[in-house]
Amino acid sequence: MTDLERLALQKREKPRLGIMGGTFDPIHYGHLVAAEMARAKFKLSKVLFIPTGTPPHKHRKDISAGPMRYEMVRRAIEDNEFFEISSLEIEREGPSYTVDTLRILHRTYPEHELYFITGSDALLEIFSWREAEEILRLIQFIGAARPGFDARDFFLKVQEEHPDTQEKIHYLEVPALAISSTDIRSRVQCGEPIRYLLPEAVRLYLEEMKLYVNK
Ligand SMILES: Nc1ncnc2c1ncn2[C@@H]1O[C@H](COP(=O)(O)OP(=O)(O)OP(=O)(O)O)[C@@H](O)[C@H]1O
Ligand SMILES: O=C(O)c1ccc[n+]([C@@H]2O[C@H](COP(=O)([O-])O)[C@@H](O)[C@H]2O)c1
Repeated sequence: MTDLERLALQKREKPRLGIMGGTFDPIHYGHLVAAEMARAKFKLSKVLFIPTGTPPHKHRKDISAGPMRYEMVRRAIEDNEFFEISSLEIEREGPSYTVDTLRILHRTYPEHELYFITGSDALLEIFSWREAEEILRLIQFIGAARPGFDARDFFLKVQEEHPDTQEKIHYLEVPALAISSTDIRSRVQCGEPIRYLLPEAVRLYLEEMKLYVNK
């Protein structure tokens, strides 16, 4: 048990677990900044990074193999004592529906409150996720600012159309980083620099494995 968890239990509050789900092909500083700011602001005792096995809403045919995306996440987070990784979705067959993952985490962490961290682009889509209502029963969402995706209209829509879920969806201002995995992949293809967009250990790994070259 971590110090934060012990403190929460002493105060009879539920400790909070952050969940950062993503394709992470590759993981970059946009993901890491969102997770770290959410951890601090929402007093999360830890953040569990869960690379998807088969992302439900992404239809690219050339998504890198799960174990490689897992390894990149593992390398990216190893210096943060509050970050952990889970292979739950990588090991599961079929599309990685969040609701299935949350049911498992709910059983694994019965004493925790669960917070799912997304960027504002993913937040705009959550009502289209499988069993969205059940998801919102199980967890709260933290939507981190992402350049190009304004979440204000989304919150107005939630207020009007899903007022019962309002308190379970939070907006988080973060130093917004215009970094995406798509841009990193296309930079690699074009031979453009990617240094400082992602942790160096991840850059060296994708170079060694020749990821994103000639795709
Ligand atoms: N720069 C960023 N700032 C804030 N959140 C981000 C950022 N990049 C990704 N996220 C969030 O991290 C989660 C996982 O994102 P994902 O792995 O799909 O990365 P991506 O950069 O959006 O990938 P791609 O470009 O391949 O679509 C999503 O909730 C997404 O909104
Ligand atoms: O469960 C769903 O229907 C669902 C639909 C789209 C995305 N998600 C989850 O949202 C997270 C971010 O997804 P992505 O595609 O932006 O990497 C990741 O954990 C996905 O499994 C989940």
